[in-house]
Amino acid sequence: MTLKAVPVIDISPFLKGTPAGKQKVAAEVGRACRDIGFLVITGHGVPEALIQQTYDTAKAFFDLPEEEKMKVERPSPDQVRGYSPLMGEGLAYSLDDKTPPDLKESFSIGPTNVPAGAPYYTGPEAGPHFAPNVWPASPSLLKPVWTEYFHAMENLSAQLMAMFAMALDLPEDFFEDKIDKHISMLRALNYPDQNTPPEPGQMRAGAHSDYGSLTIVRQEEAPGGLEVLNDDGEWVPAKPVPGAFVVNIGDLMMQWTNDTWKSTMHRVVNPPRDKALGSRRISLVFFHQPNYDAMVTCLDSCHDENRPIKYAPISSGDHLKSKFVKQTSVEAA
Ligand SMILES: O=C(O)CCC(=O)C(=O)O
Ligand SMILES: [Fe+2]
Repeated sequence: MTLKAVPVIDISPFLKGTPAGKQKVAAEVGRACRDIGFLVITGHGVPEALIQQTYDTAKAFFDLPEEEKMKVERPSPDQVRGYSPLMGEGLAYSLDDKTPPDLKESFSIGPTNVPAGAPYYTGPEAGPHFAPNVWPASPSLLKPVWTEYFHAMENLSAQLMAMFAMALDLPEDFFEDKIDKHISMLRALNYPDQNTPPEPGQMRAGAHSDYGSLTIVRQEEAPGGLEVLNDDGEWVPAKPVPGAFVVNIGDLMMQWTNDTWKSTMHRVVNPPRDKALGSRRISLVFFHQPNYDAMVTCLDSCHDENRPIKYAPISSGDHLKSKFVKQTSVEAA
């Protein structure tokens, strides 16, 4: 089915935990994952005050002078922590599409309560996945607020993964041991006003799919927003719904389900020129990524003689590393 809009789903019956409520929500979520790979969730239980504070601290950080922000610059291409300046990356590069770099800057954190000295987290196998966070001195509230928001997103992701499991006729806890040491990332994106027209082919964020299991986005209403590619090759706007989150499937969920579910292409378009001033937009994006050693292998229910397995098994960590290095290859553009 070709959708013209992203479905809105109230997930509160799932969170309340009655068997009928859970089944109903899981079925709706499963349909959205199959049909378009995107959904908007309401009734998610994350306090609005926490969302607002996370937004406010991100905005205060982006409003600092550039030299202040550069004090917490991303340490290396594969270590996604701290600040990436305007035009520091291009999401389309993850698909080897050479367009000019994205018109956005970002600030990112990874897991916050990493056990000290445990080899799983600090040994060579861990690579950059549990690298320490890089916190700015100002705004001082950013660290405690972002730490709390990261945990809220971690819990919501675990609930969504339980919905996914039910929707795929798996035991509800199927993904639990694959995400209990997850390597997710929380990232604020600042898309500034566009004082000068973008270059040909340049966007706020070039067309891409996300890399992990799922992504949870808190959007802001502004000209020049998120668009999603449907089955007919049309770009459908994913309009912000107040108080709601946009959730989308990432590449690993698509590989787990052998393309039964879609890791849908999306992009963030430029504002029209007559609305380019005053079009600033900040998104809060949580990229949920399973444990680095979780193997993503086609689920039994997703292949048979008519549906051969399309993807070789890959670990979550290896898949992520290959994408990050590409997305920062700006000089190659
Ligand atoms: O800003 C948004 O709405 C989405 C950004 C996005 O798709 C991404 O960073 O992967
Ligand atoms: Fe994305």
